[in-house]
Amino acid sequence: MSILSVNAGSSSLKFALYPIEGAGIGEAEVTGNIEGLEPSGQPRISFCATGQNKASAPVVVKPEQDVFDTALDTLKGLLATRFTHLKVQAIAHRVVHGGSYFSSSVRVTSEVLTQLASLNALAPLHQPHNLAGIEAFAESFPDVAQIACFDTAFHRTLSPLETTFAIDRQLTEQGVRRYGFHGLSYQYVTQVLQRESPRSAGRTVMAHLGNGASVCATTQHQSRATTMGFSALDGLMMGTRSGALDPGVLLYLMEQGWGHDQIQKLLYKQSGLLGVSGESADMRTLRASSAAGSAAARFATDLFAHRVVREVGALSACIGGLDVLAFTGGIGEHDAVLRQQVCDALAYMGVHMDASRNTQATGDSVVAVHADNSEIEVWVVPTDEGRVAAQDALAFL
Ligand SMILES: Nc1ncnc2c1ncn2[C@@H]1O[C@H](COP(=O)(O)OP(=O)(O)O)[C@@H](O)[C@H]1O
Ligand SMILES: CC(=O)OP(=O)(O)O
Ligand SMILES: [Mg+2]
Repeated sequence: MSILSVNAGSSSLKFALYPIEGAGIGEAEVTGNIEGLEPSGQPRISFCATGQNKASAPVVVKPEQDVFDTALDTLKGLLATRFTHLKVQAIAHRVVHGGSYFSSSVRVTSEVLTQLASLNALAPLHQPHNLAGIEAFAESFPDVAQIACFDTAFHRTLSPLETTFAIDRQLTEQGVRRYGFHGLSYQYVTQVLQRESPRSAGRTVMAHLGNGASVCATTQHQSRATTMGFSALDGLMMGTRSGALDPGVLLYLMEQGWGHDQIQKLLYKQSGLLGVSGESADMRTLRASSAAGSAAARFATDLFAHRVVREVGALSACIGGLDVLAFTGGIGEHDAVLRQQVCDALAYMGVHMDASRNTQATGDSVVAVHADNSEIEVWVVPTDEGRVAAQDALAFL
């Protein structure tokens, strides 16, 4: 018997099958990723089953079809043809927004789906895909429990000083507040650090840098501050999202005649690395392009690093300093240049990277990359949101 986890991010659909072993879950028997689902991306599926070679192939999207729907169909097709021997007992779905409704995982019913759908507008790149995934799998596996596991849940320990926006309190009472995201990833990285680094119980800052990107500060392994807010737009610059932006810019655009849809598209799909470089949302493409001489690609990656430095400083201030810094997410795990840039800029705080340890960290395993004389520990932790979701789902069985 196994648990399937489904993680629809803004640029990818990740999945894994974990065997149930007694009261826990074992090593994943199948892991896979359909990536390149972001605007301008090139969809591609790769997956690997225990004892087999990794398989990879392009995913063809018909002009009239939505890229995420195609990814879901591809995943369902794969499960129905290749892994029928693995009996699925529960499906754990990453759902980015639990709003004020849920501060822990929940078994999905039609009432829960209605509540979650009311949050679609707060996370348009994620929530509709997350819910489409639940509906698709509920149809294919009608007798299997569907469990929603929330990005927002890890941040339930944020204090009102962190969650409250300085606006009319009536809006705050309506739920217009900071929720925070990437919680399954932060939960996983926290578990790893708890095991690997005794100092991580102190002042820890984790940077989840993927197509979506955020920073989270913890003490005693609990979330104390984070950069994403009411929606997954706030904070860092991302693949195609702006991150924090002076709200005056939005007023200006509205005065210029921009409508809601145009502004939404700008902020979610045409900004970030893609908007600033004018080339790509993918850090790998931008690294290659800047090596080939593109000043625009170089500037976009420099700006990305600068924004990380800015937020790590701000969040460290919120928890009274820094003991442990951790990088995760597609960029955080794989891009040694970005990590070096960020750590060089944080040298004033006592962060010192070991350049060779850093370049050897390629996202395959948990590695400490700080120099022996560094006051602050620096870790690279490959995240596993699917495992946290599957662990949660097990509790419902
Ligand atoms: N080897 C690499 N070097 C630099 N960046 C990488 C590398 N591999 C992946 N990335 C970056 O990671 C991003 C995807 O991160 P991920 O966390 O998987 O995204 P999602 O937000 O969809 O969950 C890609 O857009 C790419 O920019
Ligand atoms: C919340 C969010 O931005 O998630 P992802 O990075 O998976 O797109
Ligand atoms: Mg992700």
